[in-house]
Amino acid sequence: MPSTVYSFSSTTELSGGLNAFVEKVSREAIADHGAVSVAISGGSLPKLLSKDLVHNKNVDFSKWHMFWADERCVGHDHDDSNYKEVKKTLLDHVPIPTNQIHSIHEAYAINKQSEKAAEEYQQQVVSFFGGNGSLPRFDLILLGMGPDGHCCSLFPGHPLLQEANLLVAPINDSPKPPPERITLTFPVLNHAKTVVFVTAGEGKQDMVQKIIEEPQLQLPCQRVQPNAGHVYWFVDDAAAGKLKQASYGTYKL
Ligand SMILES: O=C(O)[C@H](O)[C@@H](O)[C@H](O)[C@H](O)COP(=O)(O)O
Repeated sequence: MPSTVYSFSSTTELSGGLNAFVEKVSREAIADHGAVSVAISGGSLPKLLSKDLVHNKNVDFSKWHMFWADERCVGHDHDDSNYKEVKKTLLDHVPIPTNQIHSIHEAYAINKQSEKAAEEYQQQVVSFFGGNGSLPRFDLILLGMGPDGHCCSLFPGHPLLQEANLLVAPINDSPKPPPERITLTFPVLNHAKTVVFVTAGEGKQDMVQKIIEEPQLQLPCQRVQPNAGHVYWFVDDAAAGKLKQASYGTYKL
């Protein structure tokens, strides 16, 4: 199924639309199974997500379980840490219980033991979703898009694109620094209920056009095709600048 693209006149509008969308996903998940599992990436996404979400009193954050779609192998207070960015923008402002915040094992991360960190993080995912052999099904995975079409820490041409067994994989040669990271893999991304890409700015418009209109390129973002879920793109008009009008719509509540 093709993804749904929503474009907004500014990043302020984008944050507003994303806030309304996340509120809806959260409400539906809580009504369905009493909790919301969310995985989030780094980059510009946490700030765009949190701008309005931190003020949204209709979201029951006590039911949120927060995971990271990818993480860099650095300490929690390092400026490269995706945990730090999400903490600063979101977690410090909303009441998600600390035992529902599933961050990378800090000692492994500091020591750049990406294999151990990935293994331990996979264990955290399995303990939450249940280890009965079925794939975890996140209610919501929020991702950014790199200028080369990468998402999470899954980069074009990298062998990790073929990973079929691990749920969480280590990477030690990320072309985007820092090189040591852990990342959710495609089997997990493609088992999610809802995946939302969030990207903004003119610098992203060539890649957004390729990803939405040239699916044959098989770039990492294009390989996110949940088998029983849906992909949404939340972009600003600058990032959507090269898309054909027919490729996108406007989000309405
Ligand atoms: O930790 C990371 O580096 C990321 O999770 C990565 O996948 C990021 O989301 C994209 O590179 C987009 O980043 P920007 O939104 O900053 O361009």
